[in-house]
Formats: sequence, C-alpha cells, structure tokens
Amino acid sequence: MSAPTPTRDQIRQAPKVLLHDHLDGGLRPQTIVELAAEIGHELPAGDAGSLARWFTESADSGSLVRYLETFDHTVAVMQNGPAIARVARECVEDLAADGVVYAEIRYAPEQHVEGGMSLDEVVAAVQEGFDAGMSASGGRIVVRQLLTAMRHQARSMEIAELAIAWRDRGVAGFDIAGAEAGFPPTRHLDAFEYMQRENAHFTIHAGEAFGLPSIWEALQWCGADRLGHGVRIIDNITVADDGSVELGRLASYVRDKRIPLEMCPRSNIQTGAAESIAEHPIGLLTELRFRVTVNTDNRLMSGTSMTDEMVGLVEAFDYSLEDLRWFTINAMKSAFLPFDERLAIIDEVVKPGYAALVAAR
Ligand SMILES: O=c1[nH]cnc2c1ncn2[C@@H]1O[C@H](CO)[C@@H](O)[C@H]1O
Ligand SMILES: [Zn+2]
Repeated sequence: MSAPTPTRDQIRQAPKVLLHDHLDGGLRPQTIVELAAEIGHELPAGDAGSLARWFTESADSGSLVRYLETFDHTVAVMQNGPAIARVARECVEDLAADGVVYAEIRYAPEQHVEGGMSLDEVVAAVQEGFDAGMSASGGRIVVRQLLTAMRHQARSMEIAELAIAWRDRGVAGFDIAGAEAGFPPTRHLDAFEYMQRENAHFTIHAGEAFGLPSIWEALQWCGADRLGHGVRIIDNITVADDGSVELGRLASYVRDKRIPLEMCPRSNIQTGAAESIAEHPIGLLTELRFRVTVNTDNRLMSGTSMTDEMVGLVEAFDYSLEDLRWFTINAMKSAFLPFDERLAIIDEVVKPGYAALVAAR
C-alpha cells in the first residue's frame, strides 16, 4: 500500500461512525464508582483504575456467557432516571471527544426497571441524556437509540412496540442481544414481523457465539437489515491454497445484498470469536468488499474506543485513511437514519473531514 500509515492523532481527528455500541457497556469507571456508592451497590473493585482493569480482565474470558456476566455491575447502577441520563450524556461526550460524528447506541430497557421505572421512563431518561450531550457538543455529533430485547427473555414484542412508540423521538431501531447459543432469532419472530409491518429497521446480534444457522435465520426468517457481528459468515467462505476464494450461498447473499456487518474486533477476541486482530475475518471480508463497518461493542469491557479499534486495524492490515473512510461511509450508508440525513452527514461531514486529513498528509 503506497499511502502513508495514518497516525493515532489523524485517526482520532477523522470523522467516525459507530453503529454497534452498548450503553451499559460503555460507562466511565469513575461514574460506576460514584453511582454504586449512591445506591450502596457492592463493586468488585473500589477505585476507578482497578475497576476498569476488573472489567477488561473479566470480559477477557473466551466465552460470551462469562463476558456478559460483567454487565451485572453496570446494569445495577443504571436503575434510576438521573443515573441513566448521566450515563447517556457521558456516553455522547466521550464519543464526541473521540471524533465520532454519528452513533446508534443500544441497551435493553427491560433491564432497567428493577428500581420501579417504567419502560417508557427508561427510554425518556436515555433520550434526556443524549439530548444534553448532543447540545453540549454544539452539533458535532448526532446520536440515536436502538432498543434491544434480551434473547433469553420474552419481552421482545413489548420492546419492539416501545421502539415504534419512540420512532420520531430519538429511537432509530430495534435489536436482540444476549447469549446466542440456544436462543435463535426466530424465537422473536413476531417482534421482527411487527417491525417489518411498521416499515421500521432492526439489526440482530448473529454469528458471534453461534454460526451460520443463526445468521441465516436472522436474514431469511426475521428479515434483519444488518448483522450484529456476523463474523461467522467466514464459515461459508473457502480460501484455496492458491488464494482463490469461493463464497457459499449465504455468504454470496450477504455480499450481493450489501448486508452491513457490524464488526467489533476487540470484543470478538475477548469472547473467543476470533484469535487476534490480524487473524480476524474483518481482513478477508474487507478484501472481498463485504459491507464491513467497524464498531466498539462495549468500550468499558474491551477498554476500547473507535480510535483504538481503527488503530488496531491499521497496525494489523496496513489500512490507509482511504480505507478508514470506506469503513466510515459504509457505516453511514447503513445507518437507520432517513436517506437524506445519511447523505448530508456523508457529504457535509465525512467526506470533507477525510479530505482535510488527506490534504494535510
Ligand atoms: O457482544 C455481545 N453479544 C451479545 N450480547 C451482548 C453483547 N454485548 C452486550 N450484550 C448484551 O446486551 C445487553 C444490552 O445492551 C447487555 O446488558 C449485554 O447483556
Ligand atoms: Zn453487541
């Protein structure tokens, strides 16, 4: 590759788009300490530094189920309106400081009702925090909510209805998350069909801890617009010794239909879905021109940011600013925002931002 390697500083300045990031996976460690003290929740570590380490080390388990156990402590401190609004506002501030210009942030409202809030109040608290963060940024970042239903629970229809009720007030779509094995997407078919009838958008966590059948169901039974992770699509691709590549029918479908893949490299290494960044399927999928996007998943558990993810990819695959621009435009094209708003961000923010960095290079 002839273009010079982008520096961390250039990557931080570059406009970035984030489609897959969990609100309850991105709290500031210091905020967790303070919120836990307010409600008397016992944490596995007392100060912000050791707590941050506890999260990344515990999440580094090689298993999605054990990785997800760490969320007990973040969800526990997000059970009242002011706490949720604070976390949401800080999320926007942290993303804006990292150069993110558009983000869709997801969380499961049903996990935040233990303190007596209604589902509606939870969504309102998140929106209050997002609005505060967006206005503080002076319009530098646009943030939307995605409402997630937990796949092992049975509230997906209710959550889909909640997403529709809030569709013009900050909620851009719907998702399911949680342990994948044993909980196929078709378990929530009624919720996905309802979203389709409402002309609404949804993504599905699929092909992370479980393979092709999960991706196939998400697309061909449930009608997902995007795939959360989708890394296991690699199981339907064969690379021969001479380097020639053959795509199976499902992989071809995903590429032909430009199905966006919300790839989260560091998270995948922690849950055992990939060995290392260099060996992560994102390299091959990018070469094959799948519609790849780069995401953080859980900034706290992975100790990561959009800049960190992109720096890691640049180190592993020697990507240029042009490649990072490609990931970013892929993501913006795949956003659950109306077409004209997507185009405006691409033309007025993403392209000029990269052009300025390339000109200064
Ligand atoms: O990578 C992931 N795969 C599946 N589920 C996840 C992942 N990261 C987070 N969550 C789950 O989504 C919930 C709502 O945000 C979190 O509480 C966590 O249980
Ligand atoms: Zn996720």
